[in-house]
Order: sequence, then structure tokens, then C-alpha cells
Amino acid sequence: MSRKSKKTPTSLVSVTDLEHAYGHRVVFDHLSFHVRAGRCLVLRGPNGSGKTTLLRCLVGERPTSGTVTFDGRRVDESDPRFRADVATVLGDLDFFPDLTVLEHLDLLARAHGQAPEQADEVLEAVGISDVRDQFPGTLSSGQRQRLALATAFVRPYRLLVLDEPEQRLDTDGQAWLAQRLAADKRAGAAIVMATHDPDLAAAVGDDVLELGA
Ligand SMILES: Nc1ncnc2c1ncn2[C@@H]1O[C@H](COP(=O)(O)OP(=O)(O)OP(=O)(O)O)[C@@H](O)[C@H]1O
Repeated sequence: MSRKSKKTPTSLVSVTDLEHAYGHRVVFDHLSFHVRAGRCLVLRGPNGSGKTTLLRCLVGERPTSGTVTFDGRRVDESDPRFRADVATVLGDLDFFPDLTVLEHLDLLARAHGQAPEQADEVLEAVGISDVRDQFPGTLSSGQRQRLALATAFVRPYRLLVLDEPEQRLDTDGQAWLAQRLAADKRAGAAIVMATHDPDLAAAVGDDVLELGA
């Protein structure tokens, strides 16, 4: 008689005994967790508790000690496979001043092998079609944030890493973001997101890691 083995879902991101310090200041230590495909881990904690530092370690910043793996391999931001699989919106992005909003997205879509109409679709979805021909320097802060999000959403990914994606978005933008992230999870993406917005955390988060507690 054959015995069926119960398949446990594998982790996409694995963090083991992670520590990061700036000089003598230990921001976090002894951190271990996993994130599976289709799940969202929310990082919470007060200002300065280490959320951004941890997100940066997930996408290639070298920690003081410990390991971070993505899909079973040590994270290496120069690895083309890693870059193809992982999208990030971390901090204020540097946009090319001489490329329009549409040109930015078009460039990224093509670089990731997407159809040319992908940029237009994302512009529409993110709600910045009306500024498609403007340069980044002429956008409002909320429009810049929408463009930052669009740079991730215009391309495929297996892991999405977001630092306070809700910042500067209006109410409609925040509601749209929550729906988009929920749809991403249903499509199988893993998400790790630092947020100060309890509504977004409740709408999208499956697990919560509290830093600075
Ligand atoms: N490059 C750096 N050099 C030295 N110290 C740093 C550096 N980056 C961050 N820190 C310090 O590390 C700590 C954690 O910062 P981090 O930005 O990770 O916190 P955070 O939880 O993301 O905060 P916030 O909620 O304000 O975004 C802070 O005390 C900060 O001053």
C-alpha cells in the first residue's frame, strides 16, 4: 500500500538568525521567519525599529550575521534570476528626469519581457494616465508614489517588497492598493510589507512581525 505524503508548501523567503547593526547599535537580532508564496508578511513597529533595514536585507543588503534565502538560494541582488523574480518599492525612487512617466514604465515593461500595452494598462490601473507625458519632477508627491508602485506592478514578480506603500496616497489610492495586493497574493506572489497603516495590514497581511517590541 502506498502512503501519500502530505506536501507542505515551500517557503519562498527564509530568514535565519538574522542580525543587523550599524556600528555598535544593534537594530535587530535573532530574527528567523519564512514567507510562502501567496502570503503577506507585515512588518510593524515604531519609527527607527528596523523595518526598512530588514527589508533591505531581504533584497541584498549584507546583514551583520545570519542568512536570507530566496527560493532556496542565498540572496544576491546581482543574480539575474533574483532580479527577475523580486520587485521592490523601497523609499523614494530615483527616476530619470528626462523620461516621461509612460517612458519609464515602457522601459521597465520591455526590460521584463512584457507586451508594449502593459505600461498603458498599469498607468490606468494605478490612476496616473493623465500625467503619462509629464516628467517625474513635475508630479505631485502622491502621483510620484503611484509611479513608484507602477514600476513594480508593470513587471512580473514572485516576491514583492514594499516599504510603507500607502504613504502619500489618497483614500481611493489606498483602497486600490489593498485590492491590488490581495489580487497579487491570489495570483501566488509573496509580499513583505512594512506599513504604519493598520487597515492595509488587516486587509492584506497574513502574518505580522513586530519589530522593536
Ligand atoms: N545607514 C545607516 N547608518 C546608521 N544608522 C542607520 C542607517 N540606516 C538606519 N539606521 C538606524 O537604524 C535604525 C532603524 O532604521 P530603519 O530605517 O530601519 O527603521 P524603520 O523601522 O524603517 O523606521 P520608520 O518607521 O521611521 O521608517 C534607526 O535607529 C536608524 O537611525
